[in-house]
Amino acid sequence: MNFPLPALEEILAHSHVVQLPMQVKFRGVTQREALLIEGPAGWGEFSAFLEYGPQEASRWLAAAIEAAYQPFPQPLRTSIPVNATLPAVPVGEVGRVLERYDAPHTIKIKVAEQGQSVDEDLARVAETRRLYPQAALRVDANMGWDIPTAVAALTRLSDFDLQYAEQPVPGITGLAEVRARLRSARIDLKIAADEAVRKHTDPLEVSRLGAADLMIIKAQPLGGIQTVLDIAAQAELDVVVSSALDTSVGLAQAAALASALPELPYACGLSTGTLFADDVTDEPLLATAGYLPVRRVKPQPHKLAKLHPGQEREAWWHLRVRDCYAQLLEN
Ligand SMILES: O=C(O)CCC(=O)C1=CC=C[C@@H](O)[C@@H]1C(=O)O
Ligand SMILES: [Mg+2]
Repeated sequence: MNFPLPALEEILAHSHVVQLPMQVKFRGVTQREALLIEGPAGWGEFSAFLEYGPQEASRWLAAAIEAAYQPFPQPLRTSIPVNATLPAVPVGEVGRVLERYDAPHTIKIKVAEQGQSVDEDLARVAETRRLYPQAALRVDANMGWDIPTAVAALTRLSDFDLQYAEQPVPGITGLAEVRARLRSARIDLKIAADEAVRKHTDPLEVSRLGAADLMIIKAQPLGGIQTVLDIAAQAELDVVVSSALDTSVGLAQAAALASALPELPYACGLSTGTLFADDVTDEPLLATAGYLPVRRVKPQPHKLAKLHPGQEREAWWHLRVRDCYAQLLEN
């Protein structure tokens, strides 16, 4: 943490647990839970995925505390170009899901979902290309392939003129290997590192080893705006800001991060508010024609009341905050 940690009891006393229903299942999630913290600077979001342990989740808590207690950095831009995100839906649902986004110029398509085939991925990407011939397309495999499958799948998918492929296989050396094999087969497709950045003890190792062409950076999973701005400044690769499937409160922090980066060469993955069926405010942070406004978000009391998941879930989150706070004190 690059600022003093507020007292644990103060954080808990100003926190609200919410559970948001999703429109479309995303990474297996249909109900997204978050603990929101109201602080002197505004609201922060702590929404580490439920299965994450205290070590990993503590970085998300640091980000939430930063958003609640520190001002956002000076913005260099007032709106952020964003991509639409298409979950790994069956081909017949592609049009219906993408219709929810207002005139997207860039679309990220999930591929390599467990239980699905490369043919299904190909059909999903082909349908997206058919419906949006002018859009920039990228895919995200979330480490779902092994190296030979990734090389074969990406060779076929590269026919659709992709901007890049995000984390086709696990690990840093895995990414480097896929990238090298594609290059030697003269397949011109950029590789982006996501999990190899946010789940690694050293987020800059990908860059140092030249294992990818791009780095995905996320405000919550990497510990907050200042930490991520430092990482981006040291990285020798282009960076792409993406969401952590946050409510509008977390999206506001991610947009503030994107607004403060000196260079923003790629659309950011911050249109995920569209995947939710409800949000913490009547004015959720949603994109218009592929641009997201940069602004703070204040949850509304009637939304906090409506989206409260009950005492048991609240107690679970409070315990989690205690565990993660203890980690932050140790680090
Ligand atoms: O980048 C985007 O378009 C949307 C965000 C997104 O894809 C993700 C959000 C949250 C969890 C991750 O599994 C996932 C990702 O892998 O980038
Ligand atoms: Mg990803």
